[in-house]
Amino acid sequence: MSKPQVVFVLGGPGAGKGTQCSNIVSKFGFVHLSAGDLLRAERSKSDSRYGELIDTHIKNGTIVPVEITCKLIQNAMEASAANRFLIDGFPRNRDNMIGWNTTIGDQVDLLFVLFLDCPENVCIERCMKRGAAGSGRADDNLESLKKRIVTFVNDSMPIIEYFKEKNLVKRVEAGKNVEDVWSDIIELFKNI
Ligand SMILES: Nc1ncnc2c1ncn2[C@@H]1O[C@H](COP(=O)(O)OP(=O)(O)OP(=O)(O)O)[C@@H](O)[C@H]1O
Ligand SMILES: Nc1ccn([C@@H]2O[C@H](COP(=O)(O)O)[C@@H](O)[C@H]2O)c(=O)n1
Repeated sequence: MSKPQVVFVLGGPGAGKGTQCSNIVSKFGFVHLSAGDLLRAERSKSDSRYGELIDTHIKNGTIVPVEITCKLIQNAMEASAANRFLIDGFPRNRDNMIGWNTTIGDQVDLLFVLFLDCPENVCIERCMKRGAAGSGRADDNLESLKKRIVTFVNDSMPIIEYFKEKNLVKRVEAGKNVEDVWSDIIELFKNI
């Protein structure tokens, strides 16, 4: 049996990762695993050992230790019968990258990294709008967003640069409207 295929989906907060992953799932039959969603679900479990730790990281826009996040991703992959995964919001920093490489990295085929490149002001505007519309997310507020942007620039961009050097990054201009971003993404997925 061939190795599961993986596309990492990266970009700033509100860049449109979740929105476009839904489109990719519908048209190209990948399974979408959002690291943020998996962490939020773990935080909500009454018996989770990590609830408080995850909550603090999410509010501060900092990154949860990889042992937790990687295990959640691995469990979700094993629970799925699928062979193609979009892993959204991971790897987010060096710790995520090392944890992935030393656990499941060798067991999958990384196809490429989809980078949704979105201006900071647009990211903030979208998340604030999402919060005002009732997202219920503890981090859709200006204070958390400023911290999330700092984490993205300082910790996540170096990971994108690392993949760029390996020629694995497919960049999409994500500040455009949903339909135009989607048209660009179709071009990247249609031949795989
Ligand atoms: N191209 C776009 N133009 C305008 N609004 C968008 C666009 N893409 C997504 N949105 C909206 O912006 C908000 C953030 O989108 P989404 O949740 O897909 O981003 P994300 O990158 O997954 O965010 P996060 O990292 O915070 O989870 C949502 O309310 C979504 O409807
Ligand atoms: N690899 C990751 C991904 C996310 N987090 C934490 O979750 C927050 C929300 O993530 P979204 O992708 O849904 O925006 C993020 O700010 C982190 O606190 C993480 O720790 N590790």
